[in-house]
Amino acid sequence: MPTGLTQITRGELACWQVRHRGQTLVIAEQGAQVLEYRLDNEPPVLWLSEKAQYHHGQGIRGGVPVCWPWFGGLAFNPETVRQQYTQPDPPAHGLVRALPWTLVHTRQSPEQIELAFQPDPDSLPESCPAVQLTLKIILDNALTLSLENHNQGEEPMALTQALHSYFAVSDIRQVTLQGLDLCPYVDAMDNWHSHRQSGPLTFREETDRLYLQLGHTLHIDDPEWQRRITLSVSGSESAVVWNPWIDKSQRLSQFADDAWQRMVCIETARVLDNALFLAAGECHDMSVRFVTSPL
Ligand SMILES: O=P(O)(O)OC[C@H]1O[C@@H](O)[C@H](O)[C@@H](O)[C@@H]1O
Repeated sequence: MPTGLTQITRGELACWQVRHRGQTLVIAEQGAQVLEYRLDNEPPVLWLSEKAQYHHGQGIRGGVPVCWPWFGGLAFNPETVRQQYTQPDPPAHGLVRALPWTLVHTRQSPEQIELAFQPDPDSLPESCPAVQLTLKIILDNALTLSLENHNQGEEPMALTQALHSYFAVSDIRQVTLQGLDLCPYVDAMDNWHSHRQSGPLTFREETDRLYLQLGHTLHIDDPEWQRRITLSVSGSESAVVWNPWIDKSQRLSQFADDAWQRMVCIETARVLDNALFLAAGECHDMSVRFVTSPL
């Protein structure tokens, strides 16, 4: 086992803790959900709810849940994705975020630690596509998450997905999100109508948007913490931006009434027109790297 890697538990859940170059990472095996990522002497990069619950078979509020093979409500997905699933009451955000996953390999060099997780084949519902899903987690002097799809079936597959990343911020009302200018988005708060972003995004109300045609870089600028978090993305041109604001916070599970002030979700994704189509045998990687710098 690599040095710096230890097994811990959170509530009912087996987790891995990684220490490397002044950084701490905690990953729940369930869902391969990154729960914590922090650099020594800095506020956490990822937000994890103080009300998070660690139960078998239940998603955890915070960190980076994996949404797959559909994002959000199945009914809001492209027809090519919807038609592949016929189950009644399909869960939001797909099938794997609360399933058991296994650490299938680790690699270590002086520069980095790499962990790879895959969902346990026995726990996958029959409706899951014949796609091998792997989450690679690489910690060097920053954190990179890479979601790999390999279509092992004989049919082409369509899916949507997201690395549903919850970031910690000092105060959402002060935060600016850069990198969206002129990008089209679909606004779930405006009956799923299409709009186009003008300039940076600030937060003044409940926000739930699916951005398309994005470039490779987004910045979360946090003046109070004097911190910029840069997201460097490949294999994705869409992202979901979400903050529940005041009223929805009161309805969310594992979420304090005032927690909306301290978090924002910027979810590297393949959604809507940016859904992923995989021919038989085809592989695809979507990855995002989180780097912090002084603002
Ligand atoms: O409560 P859940 O299933 O974890 O979802 C949280 C949120 O996830 C976001 O990605 C969606 O855009 C929101 O609409 C949703 O409320």
